Amino acid sequence: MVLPFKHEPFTDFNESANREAFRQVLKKTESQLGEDIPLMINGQKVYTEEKIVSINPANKEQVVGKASMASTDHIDQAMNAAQEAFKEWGRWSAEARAEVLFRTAAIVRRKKYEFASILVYDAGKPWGQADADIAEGIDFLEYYGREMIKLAEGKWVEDRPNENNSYFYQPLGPGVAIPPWNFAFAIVCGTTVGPLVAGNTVLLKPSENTPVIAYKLVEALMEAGVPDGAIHFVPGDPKEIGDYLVDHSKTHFINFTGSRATGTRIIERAAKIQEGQDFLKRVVAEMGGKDTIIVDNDADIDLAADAIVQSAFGFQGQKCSACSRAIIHEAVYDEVLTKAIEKTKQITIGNTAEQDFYMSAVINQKQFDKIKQYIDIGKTEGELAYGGEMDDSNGYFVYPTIFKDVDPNAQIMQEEIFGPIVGFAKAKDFDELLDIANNTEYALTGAVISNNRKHLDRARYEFQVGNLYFNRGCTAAIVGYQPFGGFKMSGTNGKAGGPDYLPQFLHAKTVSEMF
Ligand SMILES: NC(=O)c1ccc[n+]([C@@H]2O[C@H](COP(=O)([O-])OP(=O)(O)OC[C@H]3O[C@@H](n4cnc5c(N)ncnc54)[C@H](O)[C@@H]3O)[C@@H](O)[C@H]2O)c1
Ligand SMILES: N[C@@H](CCC=O)C(=O)O
Repeated sequence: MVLPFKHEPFTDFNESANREAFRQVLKKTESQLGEDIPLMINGQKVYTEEKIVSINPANKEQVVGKASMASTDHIDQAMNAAQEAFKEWGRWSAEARAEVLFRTAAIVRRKKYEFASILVYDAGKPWGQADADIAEGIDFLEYYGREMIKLAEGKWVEDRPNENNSYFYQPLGPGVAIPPWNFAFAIVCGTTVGPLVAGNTVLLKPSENTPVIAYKLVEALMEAGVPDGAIHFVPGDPKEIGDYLVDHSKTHFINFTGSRATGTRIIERAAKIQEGQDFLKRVVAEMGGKDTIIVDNDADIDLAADAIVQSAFGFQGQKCSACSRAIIHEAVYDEVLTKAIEKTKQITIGNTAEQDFYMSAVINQKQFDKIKQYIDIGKTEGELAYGGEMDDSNGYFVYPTIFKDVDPNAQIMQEEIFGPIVGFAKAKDFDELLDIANNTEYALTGAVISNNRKHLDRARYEFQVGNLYFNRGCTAAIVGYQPFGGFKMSGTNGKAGGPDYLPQFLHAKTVSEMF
């Protein structure tokens, strides 16, 4: 019997026993760094000459792993095998496929610290964030397994005398999962196992920043019983194989999460029918955010400051959900800003492989340079209220940074920075708070800190975001509780971890039989 879904608990690192245990695992992982990661094509490990070298962003000298790089020939081999394997995997019962996911969840759960420790090295995650990332991956496995079992029953349609009607779902075919690096386990897992449990076969192309942990997922899936041809692992240079994967005439779906620039490119390319293609490609594209917390005049000031600081600086602000705009009622603006600066001063920053700092480094040199440019721009668009320091001598460290009195239309208030920077702006009343919150091209997450029921009710409908939170921060959605995904330029509203996710990778079919 399948028990009801329950979200995977987080580890409490305030407990000294947990801290000590994790420290030991970090040491063990360190002694194993530098591993050669193969491609996985039709159950075969393939090692190539060309490698992606993954480093610890908090210690540039430390090589975490070397991943073989797939060529377009490898993609063809994987795609052919995926098409062949689809004939069988697509006919497995939903229960049998779900079982494989539940077994994978059990394997990952047993190795939770090991997997989380890889995220500390591979992605520069602080301990709690690494643990939550693995927990979310486990949640996707458990949740999508259960959702597929429910969907396999089909949906109720009416019969008439002498006519029996049924409505049910069938998988699409082989397709591609293209996740980002920032939830290097959770989103890799969700974008892969959603379509997989629906009966599709999947080529997983992980981010070039974090291939090591993605390979661990593939190993766990195969150990749990995913057949050889149903899952393929094809890391590589996106400039070389990205378009090729998307354009491929056998690619039935592209399950993408990442930046707006890449997502819109994929949507455009996938619309073109290739020679030999007799179907339309499905694209799920979850993209960036410019997420706002608004604070009302009657708000709990401490709660507001906490929500802003945690949402802006957790995992170095490298979440699509991160708060990068704090729009505050003028009556409480100075108080909220002062409290937020006080709280930011408490933030610790350093290499989380050494100890559990609140923040570590940002992912790479390119991102470090981009954030630097935005800090320079911010200095011309507002007043630097706190932070602004950066140091890339050993790792890519950007200190938490607050700009105040910024025009809501300024560049740093409109463009996704993806780093630990938040801009504060003032509004005269709730109408203006909402207007400013909605004045970006994105619509991903947002939060309202208010004790005014009428204002909360207005925001429920008028604040244009896919994930809206009241009296808390705007990050940390939980699978099954807060289905995640936005609209406008934030994406196709795929709602990961929710009941509408799996049907995006299924055809709905009606069969009508006369007696
Ligand atoms: N909405 C969400 O649920 C969500 C969640 C996490 C991250 N994000 C967004 O992701 C972005 C950060 O991630 P990133 O830097 O990895 O994004 P990115 O767009 O640079 O890369 C995402 C993935 O696309 C691949 N890619 C790059 N070019 C490609 C091409 N031409 N064809 C096919 N694939 C290609 C990359 O290799 C990577 O695997 C941010 O914008 C963030 O907001 C969104
Ligand atoms: N689902 C995550 C964000 C994923 C994007 O980076 C959250 O809710 O914070």
